[in-house]
Order: sequence, then C-alpha cells, then structure tokens
Amino acid sequence: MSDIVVEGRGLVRDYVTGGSLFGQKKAVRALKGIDFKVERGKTLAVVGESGCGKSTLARIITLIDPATEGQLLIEGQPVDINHGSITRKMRSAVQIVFQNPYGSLNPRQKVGQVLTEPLRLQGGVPEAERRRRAMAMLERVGLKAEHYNRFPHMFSGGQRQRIAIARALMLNPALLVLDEPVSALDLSVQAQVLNLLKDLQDEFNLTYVFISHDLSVVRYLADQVMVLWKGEVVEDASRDAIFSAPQHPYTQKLFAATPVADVDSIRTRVAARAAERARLAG
Ligand SMILES: Nc1ncnc2c1ncn2[C@@H]1O[C@H](COP(=O)(O)OP(=O)(O)OP(=O)(O)O)[C@@H](O)[C@H]1O
Repeated sequence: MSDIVVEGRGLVRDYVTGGSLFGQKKAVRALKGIDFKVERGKTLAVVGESGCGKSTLARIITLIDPATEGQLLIEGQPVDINHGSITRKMRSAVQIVFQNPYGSLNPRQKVGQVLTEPLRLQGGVPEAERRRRAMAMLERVGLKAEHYNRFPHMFSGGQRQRIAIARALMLNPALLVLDEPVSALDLSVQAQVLNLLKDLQDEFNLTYVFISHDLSVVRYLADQVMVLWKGEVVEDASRDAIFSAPQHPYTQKLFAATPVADVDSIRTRVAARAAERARLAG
C-alpha cells in the first residue's frame, strides 16, 4: 500500500484585493483546482513561471494560509485551517525552508535559541535535552556544536541555510516544503546544500515538496515534477518522463527556454563532493 504524506484534492485559492473606500473588490484565482499526492520519502518538484501559484501552494501545504476550496490531507488526515482542526502533531509534521537564509533567521537570536525554540514551544522537553538535540542537529547539518552560541550574521549564506534546515528538522517533520532553498546561494554552495538535503531525506525518510524555477536543480532532486501554469496543473509526471519527453506545449516551451547545461556541472560538483566525503571517511 502506498504511504501518502501530503495530498491536495481540488485546491483552489482566491485572493480578494481592493475594496477600499472607492476601490472595487477584485478576486484573483491563484490556484484553480490542484490535485497532487506525494509518497513518503519522495520529492515532488513544483515548477512554473513567476505568478503561476507556486508560493500560494507552498503556503497552503505549510498551513500558513487556507485553501478557498478543496481539501488538503496531511498523512491521510483532512486539514481545515478555518475550523481549528489542526493538531499540534499536524503542525510539527510540516515545516518550511525559505529561499532567503538572511531574512528567515532572527538576527537577535543566537543559533541555539533558533533551534531550541520549536521544542520549547511544543513543551515536554527539558532544557538540557533541548540543548543536546540542537547541538546534535547542528553537527548533522554539517555545522559545529560550538556554533550554538553564535548569531546568524556570523555565518555565510550556505551555513545560514544549513541552520534554517536544522531548525525545520527539530520537530521530526514528515514533510519539508523547500521554497527555492538554494537559489540565493552561489553555485558551488548550492551543490553542497542539495547534497545535504538528499542525505537528510535518505536518513530521515523525509518527503519534500520542492518549489523551484531552476530546472537543473529540479532534475537533480525530484522524483516527480508538477508544472503549474496560471494556477493550473498542466503536467504531472516522473522526472525522467518529463525531462525526456515533456507532453504539454507549455512544459515544452518552459524546458526549451531554460538552459539545462548546468545539470552536468551540478552533477560533477555533487560527485566530486561525494568522493571527497568518502575520502575523508577513510
Ligand atoms: N496576497 C496576495 N494578494 C493578492 N494577490 C496575490 C497574493 N499573493 C499572490 N497573489 C497573486 O496570485 C498569483 C499567484 O502568485 P504566487 O506568488 O503564488 O506565484 P508564484 O508562482 O509563487 O510566483 P513567484 O515565483 O514570483 O513567487 C499571482 O497572480 C499573484 O499576483
């Protein structure tokens, strides 16, 4: 039996704008009935041009915003954000990593506080244990336990994104929504963070919804690719099928317009990094 971690059934999202003293109210339908499913341990990439609805979908999946219509299921449980049916367990099951590692970390909080905060808010974990888990997580994402007492500004972009990933993992989520997680980073750093995401996925059997406009990164990470166009799914297929033979004219156009030469360079960097790790491990 397949084990579906997140499922959308007919998700619609309207934004109502205007409506000031003389302004007319206007509704924008950002999502027009989206269906998708992601199995445990797999990665669904969501691609499409700016404005197609990717961030709107990310906000619905991470329980930040409600869908106007349709149903979201997390680990088989229907979620209704408007009617308070969201349990603490559901909230901790889904975490998000944003594009901008500079903006997503509070500059006034030390890394230790950033990481222990979710556990503190959840309750039930003594302070010493929170600290121990945060230090272990820092090491797991390639940082050091002594970084616990430093502030975010003391880290590079790649290191900050590692901190954001560590924070997202503190509550043992089943699902991570990765909203352009490497697009603000230098190419060589991108490869390292992508490697980390792959390793963590294998280790914790994580499910990813990966929002990206970068097809070379999508090709490296995704199992399944969903193409959005003006709030609709125009294609949803396995990574290999979509890259070898995109079916929908929009997908063909999108893929043709995007240089995928970078795929090989990312692969080369990733392979070099894996060889380096193996060498260091003896
Ligand atoms: N808060 C909002 N109020 C009104 N309209 C919005 C709001 N957020 C998004 N929209 C509109 O909904 C549509 C989808 O936007 P969304 O941000 O989800 O797209 P996107 O694919 O993530 O784009 P980008 O890649 O530029 O972030 C767009 O037409 C956008 O203008």
